[in-house]
Amino acid sequence: MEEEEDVKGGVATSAMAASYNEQIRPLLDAVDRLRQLNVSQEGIQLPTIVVVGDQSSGKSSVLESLAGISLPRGQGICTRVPLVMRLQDKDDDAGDEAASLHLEYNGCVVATSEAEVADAIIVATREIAGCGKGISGAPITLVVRKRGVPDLTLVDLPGITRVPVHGQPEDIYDQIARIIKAYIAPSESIILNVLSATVDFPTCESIRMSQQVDRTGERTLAVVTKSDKAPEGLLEKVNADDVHIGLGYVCVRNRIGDEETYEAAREAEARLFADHRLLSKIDKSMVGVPTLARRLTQIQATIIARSLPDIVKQINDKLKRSSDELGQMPPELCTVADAVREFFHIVKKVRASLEKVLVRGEFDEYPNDRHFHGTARLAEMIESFARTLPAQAQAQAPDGCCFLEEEMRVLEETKGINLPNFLSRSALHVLLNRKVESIAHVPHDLVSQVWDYVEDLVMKVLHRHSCSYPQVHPSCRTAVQNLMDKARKRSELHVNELIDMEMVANYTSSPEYMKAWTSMMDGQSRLRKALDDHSKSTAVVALPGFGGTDVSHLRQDPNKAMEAFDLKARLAAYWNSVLLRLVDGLALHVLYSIKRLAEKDLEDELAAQVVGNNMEGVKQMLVPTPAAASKRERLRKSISLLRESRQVVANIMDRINGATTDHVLS
Ligand SMILES: Nc1nc2c(ncn2[C@@H]2O[C@H](COP(=O)(O)OP(=O)(O)OP(=O)(O)O)[C@@H](O)[C@H]2O)c(=O)[nH]1
Repeated sequence: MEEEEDVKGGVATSAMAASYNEQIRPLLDAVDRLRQLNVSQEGIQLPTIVVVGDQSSGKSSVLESLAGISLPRGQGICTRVPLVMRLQDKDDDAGDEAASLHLEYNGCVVATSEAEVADAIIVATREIAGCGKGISGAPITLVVRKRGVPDLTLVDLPGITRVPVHGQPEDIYDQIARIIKAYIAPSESIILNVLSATVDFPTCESIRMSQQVDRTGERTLAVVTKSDKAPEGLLEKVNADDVHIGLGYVCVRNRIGDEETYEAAREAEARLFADHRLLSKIDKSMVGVPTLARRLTQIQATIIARSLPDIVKQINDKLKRSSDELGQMPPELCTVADAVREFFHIVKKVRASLEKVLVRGEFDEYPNDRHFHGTARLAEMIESFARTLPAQAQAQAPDGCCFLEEEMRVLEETKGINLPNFLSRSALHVLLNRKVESIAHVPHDLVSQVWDYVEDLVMKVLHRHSCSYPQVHPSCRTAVQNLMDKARKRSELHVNELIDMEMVANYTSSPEYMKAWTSMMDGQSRLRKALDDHSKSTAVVALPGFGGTDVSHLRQDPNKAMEAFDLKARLAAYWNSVLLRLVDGLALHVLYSIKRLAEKDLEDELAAQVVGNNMEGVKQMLVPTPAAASKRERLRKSISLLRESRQVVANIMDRINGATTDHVLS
């Protein structure tokens, strides 16, 4: 029976059979080794028993009772940094009774003794968190190898206080809460909530905090300290379980003051719970430090065994991710030849991507980014150009001019000494040039829009493929800018030439011209009739190609009006050919120029900029950037740590599988 347990022979030895210890310890050692390796920095959480409690609730006293050693104790904040306490039963060193203790912090190991450990922790705390009352999240590890202690690893955390004591920063609560949450939030953590019997449990900050991460309390165990100070109503309090503690309560009486030995304290505790009028009524499975030690070792064995398979999986996943990431990093370049090879490899990838997005219209590399769907965006620009061009010419027609007025004015100014029915070529020329000039800026706008877009796209694709070598980005940018300057210049010349050609010569082989002119001239007889009919003051006539038009103002000179109508019809029919030629010609020019840029010009320009100039550009690639160097270093460290961790876990899994540990793991 548990109540008959012998507490005289040490803290908890009698609670645990030696064989049980032998099987738990390797598991615990493996987890402690992983903790030492700091696998949590890789995001892998370890099963941990975390001691939380309000300030001065008795956390350190509980740990002292479990370890049988003195820790810094007192009123006000004592524990200012996380203390990872690894207790190891020294039953293997038969005959050697002396305990061995050491501290690990800030990367160093400091040997200490039972008598000096409290002072050593104070010194270590000062080193980490300063001499004042500030706190820090950097942990101290205390390893205690001592006969009779339970094999346990617990983390003691600073006590929670709402009100900063003198000398503490104003945000002390937030600082402590942050540290505590980081330890208790992972589902692998068991929360050992230390509650003083002297307080109302629901008012404890530590209860509030643990309930935030463990609402049902399934991973919370409560230790009620100072049972000797407030025995009244304690039985009712733990039975009522107002604060939902899933793993149950253990009431203890710690060592009081400095006058008692730990053995004497255990005896006094046993007497207290056996003889006290009220405390003796509490179930024996819920009282005493030996009970607490046994419960903790059982819980610890269970959570470690339960977590190990997941830890193995997490280590393997993380190892794969880190190895893949390292594998995806660009190769380390040692010689100029390496750098040249790598550079042309990048250029090849850039060219392939640009051919896809700008020439062939394949968007597998950027399925969801419309900006990179180059052929579609270029088609939109050309379509908009084809719409804008005729609209622009329309908008440029002289204001306030009546039908045929402009044509008649031009005919007047270009008249010569000719036969009356000869249409003036120069009149057509003047009107056509006016129209062409009025739209000349539209093709210029188009090519400038196209090259702005292409430049942006080329830079982005280039950056993407050369992101590992930001040191060559300036040379690449210069190359792209040079290339774009040349492309813009070529397009400008091309547009100027197209416009000039339209201004100096008029020709079309399109049968549409004659068709359109003939159709418009069908209206000529209607116009003549309207002009000759003086019976009405207005004369609105429907003319094919020009719509319903009032022509009454033309009655003064009907012959000139007929000549002007012919001129207007020719110009309108021919203008369609001009527009078509400009749109098609420019579209072909754009497509041709972009294809040439993607397939040849970019490569030539990049090679000239980066490889030329005495290889200055590629030589820069040999010097790794600080970001790449530190990433490579970080990944290598991570991989080596994870490999070591995997080995640690593999060893223990082999032992578990090989040994008859089923009862421990169940
Ligand atoms: N009578 C009695 N006093 C106790 C008991 N447990 C702790 N104390 C006293 O309560 C005070 C606070 O105990 P600590 O163990 O320092 O409390 P803590 O929670 O670790 O304190 P901080 O880490 O500073 O928040 C000390 O004076 C202890 O001696 C107990 O079971 N009975």
